[in-house]
Amino acid sequence: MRVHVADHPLISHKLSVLRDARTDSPTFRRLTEELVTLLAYEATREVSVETVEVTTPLTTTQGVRLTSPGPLVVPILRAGLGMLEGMQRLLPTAEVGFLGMIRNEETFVAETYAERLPDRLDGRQCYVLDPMLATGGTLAMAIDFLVERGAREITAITLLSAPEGIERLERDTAHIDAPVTLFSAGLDERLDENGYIVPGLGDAGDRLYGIVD
Ligand SMILES: O=P(O)(O)OC[C@H]1O[C@H](OP(=O)(O)OP(=O)(O)O)[C@H](O)[C@@H]1O
Ligand SMILES: O=c1cc[nH]c(=O)[nH]1
Ligand SMILES: [Mg+2]
Repeated sequence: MRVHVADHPLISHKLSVLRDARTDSPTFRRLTEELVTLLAYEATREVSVETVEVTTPLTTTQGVRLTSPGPLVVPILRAGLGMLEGMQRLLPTAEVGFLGMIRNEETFVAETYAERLPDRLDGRQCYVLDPMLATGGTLAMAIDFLVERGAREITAITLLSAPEGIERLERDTAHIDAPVTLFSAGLDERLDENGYIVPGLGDAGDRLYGIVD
């Protein structure tokens, strides 16, 4: 697995505001979108394109367009939904599939409660969105799901990643044929005893959408 951690002052600045416990939900949602758009620029560097002829007002020239079938964007509900708009800003024509997953807060085992994806993903590049890579259980399960359906290449985009989660993903994806790449806005120190990323930003889903239980 290739791992890229962003190194850009604007990303660090936005991430610092996101971490701040006083940042309210509307601001948190806006900053999440902005951060994803910045990350998506790098994360789509290898998006598949093909050559096309373009007629300008002066002449014809060679341009490129996204190949078909195009990339599939997969936000992991709930918190990943907050990243969708920022991704669509750069990839407006991409199809979107959904995975609803929740981590059991005692065992840290992820459970899938909703799935709306194409049956087959052969040849598709997939961009998985989830702001938090903590133990890695959720993303590992999501990646497995996409690989089983034939995804050709998987790029995960996160805001914060813990070293424990990266290690887990590296282990769990080692046997996979499809290349897996992780882009994260920040790499944090560790997980605490509750499986939360430290220093982190708290529960991303709650900060985006409020506390439901
Ligand atoms: O790496 P892991 O240890 O699996 O933890 C990370 C997962 O936990 C959070 O989701 P949560 O289960 O809180 O669901 P939510 O998005 O509905 O809040 C987060 O958005 C990730 O999906
Ligand atoms: O720090 C964490 C860990 C898991 N899920 C979150 O939303 N935050
Ligand atoms: Mg949550």
